[in-house]
Amino acid sequence: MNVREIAFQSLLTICRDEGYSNIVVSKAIQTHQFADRDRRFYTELVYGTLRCLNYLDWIISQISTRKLQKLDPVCLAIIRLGLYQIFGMTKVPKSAACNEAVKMATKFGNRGMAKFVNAMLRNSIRRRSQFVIPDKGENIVAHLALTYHQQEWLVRRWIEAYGPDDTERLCQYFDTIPPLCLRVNTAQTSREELLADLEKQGLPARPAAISPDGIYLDGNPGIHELTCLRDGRAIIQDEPSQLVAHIVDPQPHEVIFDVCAAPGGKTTHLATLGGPSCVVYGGDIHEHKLRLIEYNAQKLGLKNVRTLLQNGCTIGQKYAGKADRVLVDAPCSGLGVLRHKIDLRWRKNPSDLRTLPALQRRILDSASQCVRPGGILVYSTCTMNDDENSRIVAAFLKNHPEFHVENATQWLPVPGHEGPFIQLLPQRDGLDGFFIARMKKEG
Ligand SMILES: C[S@@+](CC[C@H](N)C(=O)[O-])C[C@H]1O[C@@H](n2cnc3c(N)ncnc32)[C@H](O)[C@@H]1O
Repeated sequence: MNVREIAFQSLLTICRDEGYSNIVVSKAIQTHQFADRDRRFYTELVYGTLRCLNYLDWIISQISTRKLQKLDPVCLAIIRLGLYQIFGMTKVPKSAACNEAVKMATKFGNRGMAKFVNAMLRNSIRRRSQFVIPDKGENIVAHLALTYHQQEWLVRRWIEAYGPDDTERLCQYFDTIPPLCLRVNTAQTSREELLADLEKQGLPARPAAISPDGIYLDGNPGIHELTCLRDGRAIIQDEPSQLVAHIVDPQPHEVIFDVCAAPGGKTTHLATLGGPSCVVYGGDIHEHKLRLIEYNAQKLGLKNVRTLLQNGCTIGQKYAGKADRVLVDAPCSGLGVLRHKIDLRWRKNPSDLRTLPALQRRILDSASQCVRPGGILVYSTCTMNDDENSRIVAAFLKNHPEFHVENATQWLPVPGHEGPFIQLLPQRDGLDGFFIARMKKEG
């Protein structure tokens, strides 16, 4: 199979079979052992097409007499991939994009499909001047959604919350490719040493501004080439996620519960910061995900991580008062991290936002029972949705006068934030949307 065909197969798996893009892409890269140039072309084809999906579908809706939902998923994936090369990439000749798409339709579909794909793509090139996105005055929601590739219901929500200008900044942020961020495994090396090593390898890198353990790698290096990930000197973790363990602030000899822990990004960070005498229990409701926590702990050489198959909604009954510190990194709408996992942005729907707060409240309530008197409870999410953040904490505090809020920024200063909560907003802070609250139980 050539690179385009592999990209097509990946898109089909993601769009038709609901595969996770990061897993599908990573598997394909490992299986096919691409040369550097091919790897870049492959990832650009898959991620680029996924990122622009609504714009590509909007073009399809203008030139096709058939409804998008009625198109064969194979045919749809080939057309989307072809359109992305025509409208989203400057270096691919349009004729090559059409010819290769037609070949794929013949190979993976049939002659009728090949004829349809050919007509669609050549039509799109001929009629390209007609594809004019509505301007802001005409329809700001459609304008922002099509320009920056977001679902309209989300754009509408953001306009209500932040106004049109901040919404445009937010959409712009989510439409950029995130730089790769590493967390240094400080049990094995220091940030300075790792930066020097990366420089020696000719990989441009810079320290993160807020996280003391973060390193940004510019220039999109292949993660399979990074020796520091293979030998456990670092792990991939975005900067806002790295702030959480510092705010939990685990200490030697303590018992820490991380209630919603998989795949263990924060569990392993807590175990590193607490040192070998501190024990961190990483709990999750899904057994298969516990293996990911174990894998990451082993990769980083951590011997103080234990896993716990446990529903966070009932954990308090079993482990009341057992932990010095408890982290609830709750399942959330993930609206703050839409720049990553681009496929997820098309899968979000308003009902997620309605059902999640009840679950978050139940988990926080039960997990809080695990905190010993005088212990610490930290609640975090990767969203900017107040219903999942400050309102959850406010409701919790109302029902639990034995807890009071502490100013999270005392444990890690975040420029422009006075606390007590940390609420990162992409349009203001230039980082993914994230929420962290720290609370203390009466002694
Ligand atoms: C935001 S993710 C956690 C990310 C993790 N803390 C990290 O840093 O790698 C939320 C996790 O909560 C788990 N989860 C969902 N519902 C749960 C429940 N009722 N009890 C425990 N874990 C749950 C999910 O399986 C998922 O792994």
